[in-house]
Amino acid sequence: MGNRQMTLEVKNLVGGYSQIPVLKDISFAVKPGNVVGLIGLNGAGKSTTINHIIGLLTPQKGSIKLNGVTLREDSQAYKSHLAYIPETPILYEELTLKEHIELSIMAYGLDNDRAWKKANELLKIFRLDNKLDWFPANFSKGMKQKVMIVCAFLTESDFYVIDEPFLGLDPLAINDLLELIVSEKERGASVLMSTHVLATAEKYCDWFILLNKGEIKTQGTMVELRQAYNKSDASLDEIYLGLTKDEVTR
Ligand SMILES: Nc1ncnc2c1ncn2[C@@H]1O[C@H](COP(=O)(O)OP(=O)(O)OP(=O)(O)O)[C@@H](O)[C@H]1O
Repeated sequence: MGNRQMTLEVKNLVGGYSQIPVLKDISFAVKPGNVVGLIGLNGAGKSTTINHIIGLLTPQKGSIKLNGVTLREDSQAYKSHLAYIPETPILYEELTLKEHIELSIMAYGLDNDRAWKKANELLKIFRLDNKLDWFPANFSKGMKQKVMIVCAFLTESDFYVIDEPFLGLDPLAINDLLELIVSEKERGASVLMSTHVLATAEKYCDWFILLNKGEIKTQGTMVELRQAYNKSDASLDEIYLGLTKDEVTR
C-alpha cells in the first residue's frame, strides 16, 4: 500500500479476434475498492474487453496491467490477483460441487482451511451447502451461476471480473451477490462488471464506462456523467440511451 497504484490499468488497448480490431484504443483504470460498470449495447465490445483482461485475447496494441504487471511480464502474479465469473457457467461434467471448490483452491494455491471456511459461508448464502456431493453440471442455470460465484469469491482476490452477473439469478440471489460485492469492496477489492441492468449499475458502481462500437463514448462517476449530459438528475438509463441514440439510428 502507500503508493497510488491502480488495481487495473488498461492503456490504449486495440484488440479483438482477428486483424480487424473490435476495440479501438480504449483506456480506463479500476481503483482499489471501486466497482466499475462496463455498459454498452449488444456487440459494443464488453466481453471482448473482458476477454483481453482475463488473458483469453492478446492486445494488438496497448497494455493491460493488474497491480502493476502485465500478463506477459508475470502471468502467475497477474492471474493470482484476478477472479473471473463468466456469463455462461463453465463446469466439469464429472466433478461434484465439492470437487469444483477443491479445484479452485488448488488453482489459486490457497490455504485449504481458510478457503473452505470462506467457501462454507458462501455456500450457505447461496443455499448450496447441502449439495456438496451433487454434480453442478445437472444444476439449474441459476444454481450453476451460483457455483461460479462461490468458486470465484472464495479466492478473496484483489480484482473480480464479472460478465453479466445478474442474468439467470433469482431476486434473492441478486441481492446476495450485491451484498457480497459491497463487502468485497469494503475489504479493498475491486470489481469490473459488464451489465445491461442499468438501474442496479447506477446504484452500485463508483465508475461507469460507456462503450459503443469498440470505443469509450464517455466514462466517469455518476456526477460526472450527469454533468457531461447537462442534466443533474438524469438516470444512467437516460444518459446511456441519449448518448447511443444518434449512433443507433444512423
Ligand atoms: N469469437 C469471436 N470471433 C470473432 N468476432 C467476435 C467474437 N466474439 C465477438 N466478436 C465480435 O466482437 C464484437 C463485440 O462483441 P462482444 O461480445 O465483445 O460484445 P458485448 O458488448 O459483450 O455484447 P453483448 O451485450 O451482446 O454480450 C462484435 O462485433 C462481435 O461480432
